[in-house]
Amino acid sequence: MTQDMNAQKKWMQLPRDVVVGHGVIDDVKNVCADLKLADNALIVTGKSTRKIAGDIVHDSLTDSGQRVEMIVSEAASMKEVDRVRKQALESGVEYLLGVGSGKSIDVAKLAATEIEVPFISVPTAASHDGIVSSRASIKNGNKTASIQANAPMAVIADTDIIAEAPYRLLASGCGDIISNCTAVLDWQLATRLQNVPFSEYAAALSSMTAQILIDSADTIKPELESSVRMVVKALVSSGVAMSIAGSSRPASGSEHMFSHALDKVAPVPALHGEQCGVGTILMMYLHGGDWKSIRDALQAINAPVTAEELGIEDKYILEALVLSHTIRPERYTILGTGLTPDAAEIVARKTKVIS
Ligand SMILES: NC(=O)C1=CN([C@@H]2O[C@H](COP(=O)(O)OP(=O)(O)OC[C@H]3O[C@@H](n4cnc5c(N)ncnc54)[C@H](O)[C@@H]3O)[C@@H](O)[C@H]2O)C=CC1
Ligand SMILES: O=C(CO)COP(=O)(O)O
Ligand SMILES: [Zn+2]
Repeated sequence: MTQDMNAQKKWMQLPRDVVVGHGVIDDVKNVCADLKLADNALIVTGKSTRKIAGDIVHDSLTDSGQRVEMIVSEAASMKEVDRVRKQALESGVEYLLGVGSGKSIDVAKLAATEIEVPFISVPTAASHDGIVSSRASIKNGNKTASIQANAPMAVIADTDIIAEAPYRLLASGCGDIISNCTAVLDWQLATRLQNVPFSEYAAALSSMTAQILIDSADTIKPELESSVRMVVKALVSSGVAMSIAGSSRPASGSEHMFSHALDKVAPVPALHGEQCGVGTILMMYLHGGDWKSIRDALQAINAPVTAEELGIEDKYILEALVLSHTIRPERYTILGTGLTPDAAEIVARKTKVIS
């Protein structure tokens, strides 16, 4: 094989079963049967999501004759991944399920990858695109890393359960999808300036997904399963774009760096997708793009567009803006070598994020 042929090699991991719809949580045993996962499951869930879905999955698999353990995990940290991995190894677990929000799913996904067992994603909220991606965002000390992981073998998204979740979580998922707009612009910029690997297919899928959601923003409403279905499908597309790219580049750029910076500096950060949505307004302004249409779409969805709506004081927004470029220095974005404090204040005021 020539060196050139090796350079062309690409290994994309995508889920095999994606089941979306009303009451599909009851299909968990059918999905396991389809994947030949017959016994020894470990469910990773959260404190409140255990009652919402963890117990249902547990009982359903137990009724079908499987041995099932459950572990409650709230933080997406390396310590939690190690704890889950230890329990899984001690119990000879054959597969893991992440049942809950983003943090439970990421912890289960990475632990399953490390011990080389299959993983099933059962989101209880459509709050982020990690429900399907081959990445895990995990905190290690003071740093959050986006780590390559195995894609879920299956995703089971029950629109009934997700529609009952607080609307804020769905609006947050919309922010995570809309953020693809600036993520792709950053990726294109980095490709032009630094020749970073670029995938036309991943970028096109990611941008199109965000645009469809922006065009349908006024149809996203609370407690509507049709809204949930639309957002879940968009999250799946966005996750697939990351899998095609083999990195989070199509769905994470400068706006995500701003969100990660806010997680560091804000005493009480907002939700991931909410922060990414506001970050998209700011970064679109820096790109010289149509930041007002991003703001309009987020407002139509009733997602936060200001510091006040995020529940974060102006000074932390400015601090995060100045810090953003240091979050992932290897990922070139519109932030370049960083904003000066006065430039940060200008962008935040002009976009009405602070007043
Ligand atoms: N792996 C990846 O590719 C990606 C990972 N992420 C990561 O995901 C995390 C963000 O996930 P989120 O879900 O936004 O936040 P989260 O995991 O902090 O959950 C937010 C809250 O939602 C609650 N919740 C979930 N479902 C509920 C329901 N049905 N009813 C009532 N409450 C419910 C949880 O109990 C929790 O308190 C971050 O750590 C982020 O970095 C985000 C995007 C992509
Ligand atoms: O949040 C993500 C995509 O929406 C994943 O991105 P990160 O690479 O920033 O963790
Ligand atoms: Zn995200």
